[in-house]
Amino acid sequence: MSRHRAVRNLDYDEVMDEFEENLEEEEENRLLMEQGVADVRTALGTEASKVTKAQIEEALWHYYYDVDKSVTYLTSKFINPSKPKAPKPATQKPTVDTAGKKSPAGQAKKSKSSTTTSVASSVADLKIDDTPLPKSRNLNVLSEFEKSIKKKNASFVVVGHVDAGKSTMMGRLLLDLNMVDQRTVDKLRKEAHMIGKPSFALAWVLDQRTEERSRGVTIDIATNRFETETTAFTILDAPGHRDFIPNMIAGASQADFAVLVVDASTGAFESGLKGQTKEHSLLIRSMGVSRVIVAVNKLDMVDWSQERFDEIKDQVSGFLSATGFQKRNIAFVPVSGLHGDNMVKRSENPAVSWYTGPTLIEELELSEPSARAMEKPLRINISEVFRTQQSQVTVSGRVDAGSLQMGDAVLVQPATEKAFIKSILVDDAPAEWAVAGQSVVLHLSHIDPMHVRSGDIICDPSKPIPKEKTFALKALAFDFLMPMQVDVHRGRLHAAGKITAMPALLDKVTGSVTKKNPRLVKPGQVARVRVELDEQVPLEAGQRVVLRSGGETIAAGLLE
Ligand SMILES: Nc1nc2c(ncn2[C@@H]2O[C@H](COP(=O)(O)OP(=O)(O)OP(=O)(O)O)[C@@H](O)[C@H]2O)c(=O)[nH]1
Repeated sequence: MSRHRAVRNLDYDEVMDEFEENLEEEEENRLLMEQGVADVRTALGTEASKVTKAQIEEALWHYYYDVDKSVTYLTSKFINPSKPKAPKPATQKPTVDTAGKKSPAGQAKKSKSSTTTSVASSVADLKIDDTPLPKSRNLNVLSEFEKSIKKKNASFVVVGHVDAGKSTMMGRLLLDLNMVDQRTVDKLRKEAHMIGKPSFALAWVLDQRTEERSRGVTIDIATNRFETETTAFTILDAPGHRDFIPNMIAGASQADFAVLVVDASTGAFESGLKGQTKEHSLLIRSMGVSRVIVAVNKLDMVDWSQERFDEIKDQVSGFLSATGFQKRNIAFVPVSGLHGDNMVKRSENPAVSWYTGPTLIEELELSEPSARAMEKPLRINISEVFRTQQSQVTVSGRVDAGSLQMGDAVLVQPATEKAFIKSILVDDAPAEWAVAGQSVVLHLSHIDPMHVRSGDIICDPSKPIPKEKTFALKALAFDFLMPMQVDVHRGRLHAAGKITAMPALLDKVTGSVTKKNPRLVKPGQVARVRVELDEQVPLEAGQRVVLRSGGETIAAGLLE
């Protein structure tokens, strides 16, 4: 019966529109690919016979149809490969565990908890990759990184209530910093006009780029990049809708700081404060973000009223301080994302003359990135596992701590299986090494795909991350907490468990114990809680974890 109801509730036109849009997009991609293959073949000339159509297509897909990049890649990979002296491949491929014990080929140890990924199941019958490894150059990665830094790198997550204007604001930033060309914007304006939503053109700038990225290499959440003279920024895009809270958590757990967008228009600010403005602020704080820039947006809709700005500033700063943000780490900028006032350029509107502080971009530049944990043991949080031509086990994820280089041996937890890093991509480009803070794609060798799942951790084999069944969390409660069943989320990892004890209520700012063994923790309170999991998962102090129940986020915090 409920199925019938669901069918009746479907908006047929909407479904058909979406279907047709998908078809159009597919057709567009097919044409782009056909044209790309022809262009690459022309550019390669007589050498074109040395690469297959599939190899060209994969390169084009990977480089978003960029012909030059694809040609460079194909040339270096298949036409003129530099031939490093490769170590002799093992005659019989062994799997190696941490203790150095080997098992014969084809008998890789099964991880107990193998709910395998789609990739793993589709390639379960494949042989373990045993192609020889490129010889590691044994680089001093940290000094290579120092040499390579030209600009400060900082990433921020954009949060706020649905429709507060987050995408429009980021589209405006990209446009005013010349990161998108006027032609693209004009095209989007025309399209937006045609469907009667002219105000959405700027938001589409961001969404279009986002789509482009997520189609290629999947990382935790969609990202966009832009640069100023001093800083290379990464925007971690977090949709405002409450269904996307898990994405928001993934974004916040990677961010150096946050931009909180609030809608200043009449009534919108008030409903936003009750909605995601509050939930997002609590979340980013409990995910360890300590600096927040509040963009008070759509002030054009209230005639740039200073009174309205001050009222919002008072309320939001009171609320943010109570959440644990220090006053000196909160900044407010009155802006209009749609019209561009105080975004990159200072507003020339006389109605805004009362504001003389920094523009949004100046505030962004003032933010210092949080220290990268480069000296710590290697930890890479796997977001996706997939198969490419380079490797049957290709993973994407973020380097949370430490550094790595081609040829390194690594350990995958919880399977406790060793693998080797065959090659690395950093921000989509081939690289010899990577460090904490970077998003990477790794081609692994000498490991069976069944041992690698999204949510797993790649770590240093000499300092592996422990596997735990219980942990203590300093948690900020969003709902009532008591001994209860919970879902534990850490990045892409989800595990079932239960709160078994709540030893203390803590002061939100200082962290000191205010009450022992509370029977109930109320929303907004911070408490130490103990959680027992149904299975062992790789966990260690300092990780950011979220507890959910019945599809709702009920608490988030740092592992102790
Ligand atoms: N007047 C005015 N309208 C704005 C401004 N910024 C955004 N808008 C409008 O607000 C609406 C929502 O903007 P979006 O950028 O899609 O909002 P969002 O926060 O990204 O929305 P979600 O991704 O759904 O959470 C659009 O119609 C925008 O044109 C502004 O500064 N002034």
